[in-house]
Amino acid sequence: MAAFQVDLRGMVDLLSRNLYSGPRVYVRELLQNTVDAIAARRALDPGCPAEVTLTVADGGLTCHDTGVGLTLEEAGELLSTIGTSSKRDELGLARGDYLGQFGIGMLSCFMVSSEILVRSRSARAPDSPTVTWTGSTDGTYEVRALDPGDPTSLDHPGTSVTLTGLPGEPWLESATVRALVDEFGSLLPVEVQVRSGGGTLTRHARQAAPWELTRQEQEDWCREHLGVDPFDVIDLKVPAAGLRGIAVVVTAAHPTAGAHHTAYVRRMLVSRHAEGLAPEWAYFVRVVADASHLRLTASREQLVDDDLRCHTQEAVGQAVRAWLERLARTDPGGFAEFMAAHAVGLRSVAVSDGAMLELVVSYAPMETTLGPRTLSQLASSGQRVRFTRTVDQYRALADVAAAQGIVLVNAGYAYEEEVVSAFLARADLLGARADIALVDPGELLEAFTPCSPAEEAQALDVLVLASQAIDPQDCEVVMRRFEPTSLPALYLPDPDLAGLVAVRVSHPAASGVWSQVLGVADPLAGTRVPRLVLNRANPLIVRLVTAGADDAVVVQMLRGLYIQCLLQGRQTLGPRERSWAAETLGALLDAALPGPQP
Ligand SMILES: Nc1ncnc2c1ncn2[C@@H]1O[C@H](COP(=O)(O)OP(=O)(O)OP(=O)(O)O)[C@@H](O)[C@H]1O
Repeated sequence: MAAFQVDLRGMVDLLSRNLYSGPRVYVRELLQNTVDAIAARRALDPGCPAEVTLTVADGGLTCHDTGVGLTLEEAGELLSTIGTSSKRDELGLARGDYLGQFGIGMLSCFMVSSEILVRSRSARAPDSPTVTWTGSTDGTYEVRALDPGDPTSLDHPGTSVTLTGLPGEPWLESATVRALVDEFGSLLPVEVQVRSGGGTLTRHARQAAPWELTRQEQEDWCREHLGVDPFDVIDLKVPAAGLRGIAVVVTAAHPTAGAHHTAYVRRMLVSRHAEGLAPEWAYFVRVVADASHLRLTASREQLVDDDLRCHTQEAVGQAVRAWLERLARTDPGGFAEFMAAHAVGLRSVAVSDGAMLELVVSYAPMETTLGPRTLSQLASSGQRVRFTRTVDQYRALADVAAAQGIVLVNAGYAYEEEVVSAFLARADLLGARADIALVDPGELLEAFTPCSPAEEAQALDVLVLASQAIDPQDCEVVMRRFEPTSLPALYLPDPDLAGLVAVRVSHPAASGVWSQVLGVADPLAGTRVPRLVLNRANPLIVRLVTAGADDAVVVQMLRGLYIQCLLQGRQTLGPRERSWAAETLGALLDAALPGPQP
């Protein structure tokens, strides 16, 4: 039977273009093999040296470790066979104490070097000679044992991997190598040195992880490494995933910004853009954690999306949720500050995420006529609660609704109406006492005190004139008594304020078009006519109905009140309303000027 042939050049291209994010990962793969080799040697000899030295010289790089080393047979088998790893158990499963598992990592070195030279001496067989393995991108390799007296033999167990860079290969320059060692290996538990020309030696790794620092140090770490000023830092522990870490709460974050979690596995950096470590709703935290039991994809740059990762995500979500609840309970000022930064984002998530909805309705206050209140508070109060769809509608109705004993809620800001609707759909959160609905002008009108028959009779002429002054199809003028008495008139549009703007501006043009042309019902037909409610308890209206003014003055005044109400409610004025506005202003100015008209 014939065996597969592997085109190594093609494999390397595949790795560099499709698997790894770039050639830089070769340093991670080298470091990872050194750490694994030292771990394997420690199992034999717990007191063995744990040192890694990277030497940059003559355009190349040698990475030496004091790890377990390789025998001639092992070098032949493990280095020459793509996909073979010493780090899997008899069943072929990844062993928990090693970083590697796929048997392809070494190939990444071919992204920066046309040749890899490995010199190794095994700690398992101390008397065995140094072996060399040379592999080339043309797919050839050579393994041999050095003579005992060979000057390039290693004196002690360990492995040296030498990469010969092409002239000017930037990935093998000393500054780059140092930066990459810091990037991937700063937390590694072994001594890592980088030497370069002129004898410069720098020490790397063995840094304390952010979760091992004091709170003040953590904040400094976040500024230096994440470039953020943390709002708070949450400690994370998920034993099942072997996870230790922190969730950094940031104020400048957006739900759609994507994951910015930093993941380490066995203290080696996996990714600064790891996905799935926190639930989507917790978009305002950046997790920085080491999770030794989480599985990595072959690129070792992402976490495998398995049950353990899901469990980890849930546990992180619980920790963030507990933090948010604690903040709301124990630090109202801090919570208000957090909400000010994230109100829109949290609401946008709450619309489709039940867990976030619970938090938002329990802790995020809305603007109401009672002052800031959460939806949960409003629902459990048993009071009559009505919400508006726009800020303008809230402003127009707030005083009047409050005076009638109705709690008005402003749901006019981004995602507020959607959150209220989602809340109303959750019977479990709502409770039995809740009386929350969209504000209904008809209901408000019913709450007003009707005028006495005598007052009705007195106002009859004015109301008849009103139906001539303002087209009853656009607005019906009625009279009631209501608080506050300082308000002469109130415009009560359909709850869908925007819909009514469309009606008034476009109704003449649109009338009948839908049914005639499209054969469908007029979508505007179902909208209720808005009402202008004159307040009989207001002194100006009392004068209007009792003073017996000229019809022209009454018409002018009614149109003036109508325009004023429309403007207060930020309604768009149609051409007719605009000309009334100009007439009213002109009449006022005219009346104010002394002397007869020319
Ligand atoms: N520095 C080293 N010391 C000892 N053995 C090594 C060293 N580097 C590589 N090896 C051996 O070569 C094998 C292949 O290494 P390679 O980096 O290609 O894959 P891996 O580390 O096993 O898995 P992965 O692809 O997940 O990194 C390793 O399993 C190990 O047995």
